Amino acid sequence: MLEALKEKVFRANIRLVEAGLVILTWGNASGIDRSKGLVVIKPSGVGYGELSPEKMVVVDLNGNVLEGKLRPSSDTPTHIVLYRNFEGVNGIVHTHSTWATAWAQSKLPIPSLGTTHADHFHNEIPCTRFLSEEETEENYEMNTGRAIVETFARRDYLSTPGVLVAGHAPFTWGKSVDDAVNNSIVLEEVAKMAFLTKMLKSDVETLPVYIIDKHYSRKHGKNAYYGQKETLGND
Ligand SMILES: O=C(CO)[C@@H](O)[C@@H](O)COP(=O)(O)O
Repeated sequence: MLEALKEKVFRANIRLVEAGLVILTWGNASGIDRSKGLVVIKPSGVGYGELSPEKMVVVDLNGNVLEGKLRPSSDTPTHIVLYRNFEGVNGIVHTHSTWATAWAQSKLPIPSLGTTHADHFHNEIPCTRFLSEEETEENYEMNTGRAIVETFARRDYLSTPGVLVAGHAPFTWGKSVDDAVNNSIVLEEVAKMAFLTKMLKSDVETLPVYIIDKHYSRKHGKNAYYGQKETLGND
C-alpha cells in the first residue's frame, strides 16, 4: 500500500544524508496520505544505507502498524501529534543537524536576524520548554509533540515551519515531505548564520518587522512575486 508515498518518504530520508543533516541512524522523515489517514515513516534504528522504499513503515493516526516488517521510528508519536494538530502539514522531518541542535541545547530561539531567515521562516524559530520528569517518563515522544504544539499556540506553524525541541534537536514540517526536507536544510543554514552573526555582534538587533514581512510575503501568499509563478503567463 501507498507505494508512491513510500518512494517519496524514502527519497526524503536519503536527502537528509545528502544534505549532511544526519549521521548514523539519527533523524527521520515521514509523509501522510490525508485521504487515508495513514503515515509512512522511516523504520527505527536502521542505517540510511540500508533503507529502501519497501522498508518504510505504514502507521495509522493511532500509531498502529498497518504494513511493514520493521518497527517504525521511535519518534512516530511526535510525528502523529503534529499531523493531528497541524492541518495542511503533509511531511515532517526530525534531524540532529549540528547548528540547529546547538541552538536547541541552548534553549534559545533562533532570531530573525536577516532576510535569508525571514524569506523562509518569517519570524523567530521558537524553542520548546523542557518536558517535565513525568512527561519524560511516560509517553515521552507524544509529549514532545504536545510541547511543540503548545509552543505554536500563538504562532503560525505554516509561516514558521520548524521548531527546536529544548535539549534535543529540531523538527521541521511542510506541505510535502520534500518541502519539510527543504525547511530542514534552510533551518540548519540560518542556525549557522545566526550563531556567527551573534559571534560578530552579541547584541545584534532583530531585522525590522517591515523587512521581515516584506521578504516573507514576496515569496509566500497570494501576493508573492518571487520565482516563476503561473500567473506571470496570464496576460
Ligand atoms: O531523536 C533521536 C535521538 O535522540 C532518535 O530518536 C532519532 O534521531 C532517530 O530515531 P529512530 O531511528 O527514527 O527511531
